Amino acid sequence: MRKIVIAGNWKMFKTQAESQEFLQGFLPTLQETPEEREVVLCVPFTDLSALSMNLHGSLVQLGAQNVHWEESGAYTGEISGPMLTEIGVRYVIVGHSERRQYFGETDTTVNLRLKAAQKYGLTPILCVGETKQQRDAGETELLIITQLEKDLVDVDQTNLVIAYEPIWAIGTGDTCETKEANRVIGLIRSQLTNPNVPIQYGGSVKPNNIDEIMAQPEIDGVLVGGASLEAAGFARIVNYK
Ligand SMILES: O=C(CO)COP(=O)(O)O
Repeated sequence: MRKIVIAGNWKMFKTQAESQEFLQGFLPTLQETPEEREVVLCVPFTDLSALSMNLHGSLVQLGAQNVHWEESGAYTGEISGPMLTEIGVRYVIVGHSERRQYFGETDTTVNLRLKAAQKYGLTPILCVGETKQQRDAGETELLIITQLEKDLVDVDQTNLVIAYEPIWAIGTGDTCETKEANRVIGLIRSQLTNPNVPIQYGGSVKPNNIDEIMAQPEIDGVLVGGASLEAAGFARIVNYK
């Protein structure tokens, strides 16, 4: 049985005070949530500690948005696996397209970060996906197969989540057609040695399209940006029908 993982990616949003306010609205809505759904909040580093204390005992797991491959060292601006696990972080997003696009993340560094996350006891959420230009040129399949091939070298597929995030669907309101997302996720699964890796869809997931997305047989969850910032909206997503 594949696990369902519903994750919010807050990106660079919410101060600590704002994150507490979110929790007050969000946590009570989880009473009806089926226990087998894993709910994860991937938040800015400054929100992690306080959220960790407040999430204790709830169904929600804590996630970070980056991890370095070394245990410690002279890497200004980076964060290590032990620093995250010590405060109760369980998941970490690796290889998000915004990191690849704006911060020079490559398949080589993505691979290093994935292995380090696992080494220090975190479950990485690996993001893959094509640009609009690549899709229009018919390169989607090749791009995704290549990303997986490079990113997953020596990565343990028993402790991994993958998110298919077509870049053109991120923050645009332009959701990938659900059948097409299902098809690409099936392709991703066909490249894995472990067929039970949960594979999420990400890109303009909203309360009004979540039911249709989760009805697709290959899709095991979602990675939600903008719509995870608002408690009632994210609650509707987590409690999809
Ligand atoms: O990048 C995303 C999640 O990682 C998706 O963002 P949006 O849900 O805002 O499109």
